[in-house]
Amino acid sequence: MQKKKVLLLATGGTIACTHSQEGLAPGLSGAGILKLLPELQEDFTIESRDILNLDSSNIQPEEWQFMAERVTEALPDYDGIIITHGTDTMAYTASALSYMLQNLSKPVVLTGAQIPIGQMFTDAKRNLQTAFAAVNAGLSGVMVAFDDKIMGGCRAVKVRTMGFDAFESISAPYIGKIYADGVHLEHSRAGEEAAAPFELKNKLCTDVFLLKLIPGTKPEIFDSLLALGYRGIVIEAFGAGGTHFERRNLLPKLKKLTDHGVSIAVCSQCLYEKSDLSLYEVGRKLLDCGVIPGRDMTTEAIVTKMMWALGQTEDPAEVKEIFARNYCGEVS
Ligand SMILES: NC(=O)C[C@H](N)C(=O)O
Repeated sequence: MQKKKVLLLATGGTIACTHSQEGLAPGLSGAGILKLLPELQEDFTIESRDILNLDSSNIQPEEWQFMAERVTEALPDYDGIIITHGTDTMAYTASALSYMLQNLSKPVVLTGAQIPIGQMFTDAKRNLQTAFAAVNAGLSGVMVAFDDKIMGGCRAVKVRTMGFDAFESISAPYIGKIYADGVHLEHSRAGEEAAAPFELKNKLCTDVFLLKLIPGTKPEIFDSLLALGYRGIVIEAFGAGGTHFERRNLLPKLKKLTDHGVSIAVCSQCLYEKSDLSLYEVGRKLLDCGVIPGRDMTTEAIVTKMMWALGQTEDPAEVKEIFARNYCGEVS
């Protein structure tokens, strides 16, 4: 069988880190990473490109757009693309790419490491092998490969700062897992044809704010957000999706913002399971203010969907329609 042709796009992160006087900083190129894993060359034809060299804390929407363009350029020439990336914001990048790369029929797999690839206890090699296994399995779409697991890009969340099982697939099964006898596909779209031709849609609006409610959040914060020109706000509300309206009533401010055309989406502070704004009075009153229910989307998926939706349209009604649609498994 012909070897699959894979492009590794290196963007930095711990996987590529070496010691510098300022602490760990990305130093290795894609070729340098691949040199430490020579056995991959037996099964794949691999090329690499160094497109960024950043700790992922410095990866922002402009870098997502840049990555989406580099992926789009390369797609016709490769069977799959692997992006090495820092873990800290990988879930945001994976979600953003999931919306920007519409109707992917090839795998785009993000991976990284908790320990640099050159160090003794590194998890980088295993994670890279998992990413290559995802390509080999004939999967398609944006995915995160980490700690022997393959997850949907818009479902992965970083849940640990030090553990090797740093990512979880939230409210969605793993796409696959690595066992001693190979990849077990648990919930895959392997072999499925994309519904429409591939399209790069990488326009984003960065005027999006994320607010995590605390008991006692002041209503006036929303005046400031309006004055600052935010067009989209994501609120991490309590439990199934509630906010306070006694003593410090947030509701009139929220209504004022939606009346001004600001799109507000509400998800839960709980990591697992869905929010349902229709369940409690404290949620229904939010719906009455015209907010968009975030259902079971992760914070990363909802923030990036807001940026992406506002990049596609200026009409808040159309933003609502975009949120009602499931593009890449981000919402059930
Ligand atoms: N493990 C890592 O990759 C963390 C690193 N600070 C990054 O996100 O770039």
